[in-house]
Amino acid sequence: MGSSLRRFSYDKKASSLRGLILGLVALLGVDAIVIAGLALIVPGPWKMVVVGGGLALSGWGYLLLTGVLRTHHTLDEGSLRLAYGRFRLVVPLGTIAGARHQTSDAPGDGATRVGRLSGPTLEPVYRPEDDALYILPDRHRLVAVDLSQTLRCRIPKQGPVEFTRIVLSLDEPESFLAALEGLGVPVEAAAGSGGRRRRLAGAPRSQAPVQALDALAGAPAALEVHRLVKRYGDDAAVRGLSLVLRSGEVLAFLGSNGAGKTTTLRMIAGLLRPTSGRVRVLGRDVWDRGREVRRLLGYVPDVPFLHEWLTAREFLWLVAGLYGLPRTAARQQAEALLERLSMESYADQLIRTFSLGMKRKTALAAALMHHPKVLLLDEVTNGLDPRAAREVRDLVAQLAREGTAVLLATHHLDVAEGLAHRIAIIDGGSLCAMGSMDELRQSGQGPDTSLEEIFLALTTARGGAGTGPRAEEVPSR
Ligand SMILES: Nc1ncnc2c1ncn2[C@@H]1O[C@H](COP(=O)(O)OP(=O)(O)OP(=O)(O)O)[C@@H](O)[C@H]1O
Repeated sequence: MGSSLRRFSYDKKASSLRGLILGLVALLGVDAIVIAGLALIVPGPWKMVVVGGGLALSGWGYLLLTGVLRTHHTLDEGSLRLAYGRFRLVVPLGTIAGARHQTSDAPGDGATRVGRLSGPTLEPVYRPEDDALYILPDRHRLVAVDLSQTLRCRIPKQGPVEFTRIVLSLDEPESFLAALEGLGVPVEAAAGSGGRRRRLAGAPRSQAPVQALDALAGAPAALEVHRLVKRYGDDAAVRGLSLVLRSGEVLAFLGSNGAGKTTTLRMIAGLLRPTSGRVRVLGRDVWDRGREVRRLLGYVPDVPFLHEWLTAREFLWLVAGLYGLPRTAARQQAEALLERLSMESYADQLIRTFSLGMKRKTALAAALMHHPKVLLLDEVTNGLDPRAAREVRDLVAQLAREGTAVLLATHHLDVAEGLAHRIAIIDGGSLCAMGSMDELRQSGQGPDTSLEEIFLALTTARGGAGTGPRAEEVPSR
């Protein structure tokens, strides 16, 4: 067992022991009658076979019954492995959008309400009403795990099922949630708080800062870009660009017009094949495992691609359908985003009547419908009025605090400085600087230098006098 492996159990023997003994007595009683009956009617030499077979059957039944009562789940850096009796399910960590604690099954507890399930279940149960798989040896000490994509498995009685939430009962839900959080999964500690929708809709609207950079040191690498190159004929739009972005980190991506920002973002999003180099999202190669990666990525292009003859609300539903989100969850997320981005007043208007700012907000909402773990934003605040720009900045900061990695291409230096943990400056397709504001200042002209001065010095230097530091001279993580 690796050191990073954590095991979580459900071990409530007291309540199940009675059922176990009663079940065993009933089983043995039926067995005894059947074996005795068969022994009377079968000829002599077969009697031993019948008795032996009957006993073996009893033993098997007993093991089955006790097996059902065993439940243990293990968590490591890559997956959550669920075991409930003979049932097994591996949930890749990358598919977990968030988790929350629930101490009761009282009606009104929203997404994790289990009041209509008739008591503990001896095998996993799928409930279509809330699109959840329940693994409940008990109805207390519950944890709800929200998934960013639909998972499938086969369960006894119900056969193949698809779900986007798993509800577990555990001996120590607190330590399970703490372990998940330690692996970068957003965790909502409050009991019965109604899930992501309420979290998004009711979030504070002040511009709270993102998490400190130091606090992200142990976070998993959400995005790894390695020596990315894009050539068009003899010209290279991107020349060997490498960077790593951690979960919860915001990296501002700056560069002059034509520097290669959009080309880089399109390659990361899997929309443009690189000439060479690799991109990995939460450990998955963008080209080898494109389907999985698309469910983890949200991309807002510089020119939003929208269906002009749909309303904003309809467009969000359409996008949810493309990601295979369950209807109820999709509608809840659409409403939460429409509210969070103050779009309610025009949510039912045709997109073709929208201003550029309204279109950008619609594109952002669409990119967030499937709870991406990595968000690529290309000029997302362009064309937004100050209030809308503030809303978008606050939302990005909130998503980062919840563990989303954000790569933000922008020309707005104030947005970069106010929001990002680190800033990457690209010029002529090459990274010429990357680091926190302090690191960029240290490598440049002094502690009082503005980002604008740093940007102008670096980008001018590449085309002219050559006084700016090269990438390898600038501190980067
Ligand atoms: N399809 C293409 N064919 C040839 N050259 C291209 C193509 N697409 C982009 N380029 C070139 O690649 C370079 C980088 O373009 P890109 O759009 O990535 O820049 P950018 O940094 O996003 O610019 P801006 O800030 O103006 O949006 C530019 O020189 C552009 O002309």
